[in-house]
Amino acid sequence: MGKANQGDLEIVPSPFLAFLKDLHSKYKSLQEGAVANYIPELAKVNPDLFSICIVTVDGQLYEVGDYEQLFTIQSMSKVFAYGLALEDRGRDYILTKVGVEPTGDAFNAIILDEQSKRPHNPMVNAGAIATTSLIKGSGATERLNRMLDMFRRYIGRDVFVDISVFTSERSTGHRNRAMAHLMLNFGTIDQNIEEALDLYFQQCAVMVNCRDLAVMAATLANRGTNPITGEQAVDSRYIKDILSVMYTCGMYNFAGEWAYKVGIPAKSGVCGGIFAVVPQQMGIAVFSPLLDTRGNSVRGVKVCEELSQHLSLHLFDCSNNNSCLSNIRL
Ligand SMILES: NC(=O)CC[C@H](N)C(=O)O
Repeated sequence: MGKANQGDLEIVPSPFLAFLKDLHSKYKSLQEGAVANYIPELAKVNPDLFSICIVTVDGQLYEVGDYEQLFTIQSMSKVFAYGLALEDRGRDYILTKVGVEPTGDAFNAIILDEQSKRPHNPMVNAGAIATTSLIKGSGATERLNRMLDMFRRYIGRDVFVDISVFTSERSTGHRNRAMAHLMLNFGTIDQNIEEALDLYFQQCAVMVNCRDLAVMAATLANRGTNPITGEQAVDSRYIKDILSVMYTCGMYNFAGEWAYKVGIPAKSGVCGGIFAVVPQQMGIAVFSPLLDTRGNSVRGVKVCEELSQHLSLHLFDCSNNNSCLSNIRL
């Protein structure tokens, strides 16, 4: 596929788009949950916003709702920062600093694996702060620019940080600061924790829309190559690492139930976004800011559950010969 912009994406009219529209109107009336308010700026979001987007690895786009509405990426950034840290430092080194075990605890729990002196995984806040501290660059500006360029490759356009969300989180993110101090005490991260925290808060405040998220998910599904621009966003050798931790840890203390019911790697953020990856097939994104008590979008979870059932996406579902493992011939 030649180089293209995201603007070249075309919505494909089809029975599947009609299905997505039905799904959207079915859950539009669901008003359960609450918007995140522990970051003051996030509390200002319109709770009614709702969009669903799907991008296939061959560049088809299906989208409904408020798919161009920008919001901060929040925890979903952790996936992409992990990929950059893996590229910068290599798998073995990263594993000495950040584990790959689910916690079963909230995303902002102040816990470390005391035996190995590492945060449990890169999808919870402690692990993400440690991961971000490992991104290379000769100073804060270069590290931020490398991060923004990485997001550009995944999305296919330049991205920017929402300064009001960034400063709102920097001035109130005392839990995250506490985690950083704990990791400094354990020697997991180096002295410069304020710089690591700033970069973490900045990555969380990168602005995306639902379509961007679906393109990013499709890039992971497409072995790290953006299916629209043809640009490689991340080395394909790290896709299995990224998708493994998404699968086991991406939905925090709901990760087990998600794996059981939906059965594909996914990541959520307190902005109300969820993106999911169907390897070699497509990226899925849902945005709806009303969250459940674990910090996952209520409508987002419901939509993904229905999509998984409708399209038989569960990776281990072999009931209709649709399993991703079905091509193996020995
Ligand atoms: N779950 C999330 O999206 C949390 C991200 C948020 N920036 C935080 O650090 O708390």
